[in-house]
Amino acid sequence: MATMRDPLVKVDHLPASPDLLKVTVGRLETGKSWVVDFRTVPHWLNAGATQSGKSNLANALIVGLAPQPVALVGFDLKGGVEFTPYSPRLSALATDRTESLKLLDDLVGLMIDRMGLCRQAAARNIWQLPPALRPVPIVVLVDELAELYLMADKSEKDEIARTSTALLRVAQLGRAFGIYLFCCGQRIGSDLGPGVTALRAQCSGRICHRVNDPETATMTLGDLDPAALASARAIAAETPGVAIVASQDGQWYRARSFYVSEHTAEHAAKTYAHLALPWDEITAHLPDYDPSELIDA
Ligand SMILES: Nc1ncnc2c1ncn2[C@@H]1O[C@H](COP(=O)(O)OP(=O)(O)OP(=O)(O)O)[C@@H](O)[C@H]1O
Repeated sequence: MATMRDPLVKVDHLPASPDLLKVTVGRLETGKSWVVDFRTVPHWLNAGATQSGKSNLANALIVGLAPQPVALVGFDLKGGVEFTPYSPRLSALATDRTESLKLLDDLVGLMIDRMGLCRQAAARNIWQLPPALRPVPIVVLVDELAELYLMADKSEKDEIARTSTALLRVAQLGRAFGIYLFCCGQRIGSDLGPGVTALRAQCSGRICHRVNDPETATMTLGDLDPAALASARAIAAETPGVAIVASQDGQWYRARSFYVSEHTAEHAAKTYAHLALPWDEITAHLPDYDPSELIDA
């Protein structure tokens, strides 16, 4: 084992900080920390009934990620009421379907661009690129996932199909190219369409707070250990923030998030507003493209 710095090891190939994209959001029942680590588990589903603690967890992530050199973007189709207070630290926020589609097209465009960058540098992912070339990691927070899939009338059918395809594409390729999803929702049922089921398959991080409908618990945890499902359904209404957490190690845990108020998250968003890269800057070098070509690619 080398004990001295090898002069041939270039400093600009050193790995990123081991704490990058990691947030301790609470405590597991075992007493250990509950850590959301996007570099290990890139995409997450965070399900729960109203008042179960979903937003509190999103607040904890905002507070943990705000000081880090990462871009945060939000999808909040409930008119932006949840995420607008955090907009000082967000690089982009979509609050309606048209904005969502535009933002998703940009994310797919960035991914294709990063793919080309990695190919040229013979790197398998952005973490193998020299830091000077490495694009900023992007964490995508989705507030109410169902809103992206719900159709008010038939005229929205095409838009929803494009949204669903683009989101799935980001989930399929995002890990390698530094784009990570954290999708919250009250209802994550198959009634929302096959796009949701396919997205679920890409999200190895699962968090199930108290839920009202058994199907959401089944969608969130059901392809894991059935005992996890039973445990999720036993979560009491008096303990918001309690959740069943599962990730790729195949284990599941009962956990509780730390209480993080909206005020605290808003304060963090303002304090670290200077770290919010403008979206125009992140996407400035993207060529004009037809997003549907990228999505079908
Ligand atoms: N870990 C926690 N410890 C203590 N209180 C918590 C915790 N998580 C959430 N709460 C409290 O429980 C209530 C509901 O939490 P939260 O707003 O996060 O739920 P939600 O699932 O996002 O609800 P909605 O879908 O209605 O927005 C809030 O008053 C919140 O402060």
